[in-house]
Amino acid sequence: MEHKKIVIPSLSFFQNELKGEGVVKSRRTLGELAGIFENQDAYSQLPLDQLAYEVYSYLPEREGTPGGLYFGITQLYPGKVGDEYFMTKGHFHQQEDRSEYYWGLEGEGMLILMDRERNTWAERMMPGSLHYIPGGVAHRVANTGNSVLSFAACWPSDAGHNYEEIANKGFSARLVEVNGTPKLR
Ligand SMILES: O=P(O)(O)OC[C@H]1O[C@](O)(CO)[C@@H](O)[C@@H]1O
Ligand SMILES: [Fe+2]
Repeated sequence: MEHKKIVIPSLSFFQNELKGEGVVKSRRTLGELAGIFENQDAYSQLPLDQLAYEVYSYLPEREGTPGGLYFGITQLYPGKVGDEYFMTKGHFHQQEDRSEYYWGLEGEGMLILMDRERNTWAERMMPGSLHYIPGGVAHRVANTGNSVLSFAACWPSDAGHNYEEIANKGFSARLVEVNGTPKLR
């Protein structure tokens, strides 16, 4: 039986209708994710130009505008580096107290969160799951499925992204596949 591809209207609407009107598309290849995966041998076997994820961001305000909101849709592709799932870089916000919403649109994933005391936990992402990310909590998404994981994000236009701390110290736990199941260790 032919499986009809269900495309979430908000996703196709966003991609097709809003393209060009303040929508910025950014791409992250595996090459831009150097150092975030544990298994460097496995990482070095992968093509650096392979697309890991792309983000469609709707940015109606100038970066840093207090009180404004940004909206983004990320499409994170399935894949593994050793036993670790493809994942986003992860970040804290520059303005520590700025919170954010993520919600699942398509596919299966895990939202990995870490507070300032470096306690790390994870929430399952699926179509319709809603995730509140309080200020001061770093966030990263991993695709635990075999198809694209799409999720939307809404965050303050003055939140900023602090990638450095995660690039230097990572999260205190990694999401890996153990006997076919995602495990935080
Ligand atoms: O910015 P990262 O850590 O690469 O992850 C991408 C996701 O995070 C955001 O940049 C904002 O939190 C989203 O726009 C995007 O979906
Ligand atoms: Fe964020």
